[in-house]
Amino acid sequence: MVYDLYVITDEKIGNGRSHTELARQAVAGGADVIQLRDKNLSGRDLLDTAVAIRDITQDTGALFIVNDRLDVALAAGADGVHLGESDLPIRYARRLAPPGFIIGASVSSVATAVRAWEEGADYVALSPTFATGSKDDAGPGHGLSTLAAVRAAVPLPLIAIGGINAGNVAEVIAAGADGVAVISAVVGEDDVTAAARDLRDRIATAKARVR
Ligand SMILES: Cc1ncc(COP(=O)(O)OP(=O)(O)O)c(N)n1
Ligand SMILES: Cc1ncsc1CCOP(=O)(O)O
Ligand SMILES: [Mg+2]
Repeated sequence: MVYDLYVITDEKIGNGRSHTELARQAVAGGADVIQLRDKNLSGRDLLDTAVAIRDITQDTGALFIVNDRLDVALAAGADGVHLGESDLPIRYARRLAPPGFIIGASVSSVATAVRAWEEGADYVALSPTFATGSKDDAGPGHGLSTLAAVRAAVPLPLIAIGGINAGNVAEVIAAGADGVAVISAVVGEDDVTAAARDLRDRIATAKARVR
């Protein structure tokens, strides 16, 4: 699986654009993964939106992940679900998920990353890597030293999330991230497609330099 550029849709940050418009524009710019994240939609509206995004990503080969809701992810035929440390535990989600279904986990330390790996996560996301204004309860950033320590401890794909943008993405890749997940650096930009393309190019350049 390729997780280089992982874009999270957010209608509060998306300047009036819908989840589906944001997903379509991000995929056009080369996003490898789209995550639908919405804390306000009803289950039914979240499902309708998820089905629409699944259709967009299916056409392009991008992965589609639903935040928080394993039931919605399964019902929509998404590729996976993202679960945080207060969400459904990974080991329980794994029991309900079909073979090949992706379960991503937020982690905050080496210890929580190792636990997520042992419980069956497919990727871990250091959350937040830097401070962010896009998630109210995110807390302070764990920084590049924790990112590098998680890299050394866990053999899963490692995503950095929180405060990542064109100016710092290269150092995040150099510290050991396999990919970056972003909201504002893509979804908050006037031209979502161009912002995604620019970040993806920077990730590719940074990877060529460090690997
Ligand atoms: C890729 C990715 N990483 C981390 C998160 C945060 O998940 P969580 O801690 O459960 O917080 P919420 O996003 O649910 O508010 C994420 N969504 N995606
Ligand atoms: C959903 C989430 N989880 C941890 S940080 C974050 C928000 C990331 O947004 P941004 O890329 O704008 O900092
Ligand atoms: Mg969550």
